[in-house]
Amino acid sequence: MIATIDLSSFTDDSKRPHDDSEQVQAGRALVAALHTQGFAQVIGHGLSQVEIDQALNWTKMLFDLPYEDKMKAPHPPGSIPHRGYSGIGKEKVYSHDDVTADEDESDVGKSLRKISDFKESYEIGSECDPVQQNIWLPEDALPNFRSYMTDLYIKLCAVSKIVLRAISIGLGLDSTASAALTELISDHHCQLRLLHYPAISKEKLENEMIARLPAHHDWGTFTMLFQDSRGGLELQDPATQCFHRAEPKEGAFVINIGDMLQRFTNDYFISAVHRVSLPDLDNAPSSGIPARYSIPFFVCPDFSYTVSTHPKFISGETPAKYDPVKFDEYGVMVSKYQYQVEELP
Ligand SMILES: O=C(O)CCC(=O)C(=O)O
Ligand SMILES: [Fe+2]
Repeated sequence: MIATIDLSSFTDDSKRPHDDSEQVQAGRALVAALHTQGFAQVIGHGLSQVEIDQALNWTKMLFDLPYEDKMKAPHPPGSIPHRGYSGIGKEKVYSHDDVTADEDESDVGKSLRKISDFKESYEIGSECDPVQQNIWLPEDALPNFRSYMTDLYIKLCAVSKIVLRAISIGLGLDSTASAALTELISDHHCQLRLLHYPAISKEKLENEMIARLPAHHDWGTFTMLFQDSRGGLELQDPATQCFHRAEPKEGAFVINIGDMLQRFTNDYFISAVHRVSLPDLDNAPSSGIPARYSIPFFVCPDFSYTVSTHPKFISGETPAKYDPVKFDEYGVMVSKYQYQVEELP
């Protein structure tokens, strides 16, 4: 069961002046869901279903382009810059379960599971990111794509700040703690990712080792995930270890906690394990598995920001678990374990 939280008391102009008690109630409900499960469905966040559909349509238009066109904006080899287009099977995400206990850590990047993720992706950041520059298609390959996505990035940053405000109010943070929390969002270092999981025929499913996206957790502050009407995202309840399917919901995104907010809160919020799975062969429809589109927006601090646990979350009963960590160093460390983008041909 995934909680649904309505943030319209933060966004709906018709409710102005906002009723503080409604905001406190919504903030507390969000915090309760993030504390017990690490994820929730969020509605009333300021983006309408029409706007979400528009973003998913642009995503489809991008991936409908011929491969040669998409390869005019190729993701460079390696993990930085994390920008541009990666073709099917270029990225493998693997969870710690894929890494056997006796393996030498330094070799972990070479010991990837043999299964590639059957998806293609396109990574976009801020146009003002001082570290990573966007890699765009030529304008004539998909006119207005660049300006639409640049605008979407800015809108999603604004939504993420509303979510953070709701979290701050729900936690009852004072202004100093709230300011520290705000540092976990950088306008210039979030990541907008467009994803396409192509349709899979039953025959392919029978004969090949393929996956969509194995269980993993994200390493930013939190992730806002928009998915199409087919759904497919599953999130693990930390108490029961069971995966719950996030049913597509009108006007909703799924929020999942990332490692930075887990560390800031000393595990009060847990970084949520999630995956996109394929049905068992026996349960697959004879027509195969339809295509799926999704748009995760990874909310992150600045590259060079050092994330520390806030003292509010440290006590005799809950001693500090984490050393401060620089976000870029953490990203390099985790990406070695979780993601590998193969060298492009
Ligand atoms: O496609 C999805 O629903 C999930 C994507 C995701 O978890 C990721 O890219 O980290
Ligand atoms: Fe993820």
